[in-house]
Amino acid sequence: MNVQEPHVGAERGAPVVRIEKLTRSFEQGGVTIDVLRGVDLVIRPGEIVALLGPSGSGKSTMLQAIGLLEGGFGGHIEIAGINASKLGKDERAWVRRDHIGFVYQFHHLLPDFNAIENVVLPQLITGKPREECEERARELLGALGLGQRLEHRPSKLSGGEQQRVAVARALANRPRLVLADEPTGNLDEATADKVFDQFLRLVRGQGSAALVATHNERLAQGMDRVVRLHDGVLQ
Ligand SMILES: Nc1ncnc2c1ncn2[C@@H]1O[C@H](COP(=O)(O)OP(=O)(O)OP(=O)(O)O)[C@@H](O)[C@H]1O
Repeated sequence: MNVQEPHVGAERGAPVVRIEKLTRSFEQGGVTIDVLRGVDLVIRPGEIVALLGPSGSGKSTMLQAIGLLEGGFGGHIEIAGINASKLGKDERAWVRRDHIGFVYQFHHLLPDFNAIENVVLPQLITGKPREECEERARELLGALGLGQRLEHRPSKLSGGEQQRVAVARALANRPRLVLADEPTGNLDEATADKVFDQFLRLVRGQGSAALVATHNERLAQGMDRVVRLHDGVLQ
């Protein structure tokens, strides 16, 4: 992929996410499971939405659709005003790179790179100069209390610190949308609360929208809106 390739034109002021009649079925052992049966959702710029639902209800599947990570979905998906339903693989990758940041339950940091390098790398692929990327990484890691851990590799960081680096990486390109799948699900309660507070503060501070899948009702109540996935639709 040409890293300088311009992204597919986004529309200012458009909803950050608009999905309509989103469907997804899986075939397993000759049985078809209709996981998403017509999900509608609009997320406005800067809005932080909690996605709740029982285990297996399709929260991760929904995030994969909105994150343009997988094919096989029915319905309409629009990200920042871009109709993503019909985009090819490369164009989907550009939309992701330019508009979406991801945080997962497990940090998925690159083990051979230190904290600052893990936050610099996703910025470099947008074509920004290295010094600018490093300054942004320092700013984010400092705000997350990791100013003294910049040179540490992931294996030398605690679970909470690793997850904070993952948060910094997701926010590094100031995405319009942050998708988080149980972002603190792997941490003890006190650490989870702290990391989640920092995550929310930074997301709000830079005006990104977010969709956060969680089982934690308490965390959900700290967000702007709660939607619940049940029987394949949002309630
Ligand atoms: N690639 C796949 N092939 C077959 N079935 C799948 C696949 N991915 C997901 N599923 C099924 O889709 C359903 C929804 O899974 P998903 O991981 O989206 O749920 P979830 O709400 O995120 O669950 P949890 O809260 O436990 O993480 C599950 O029944 C799962 O087995």
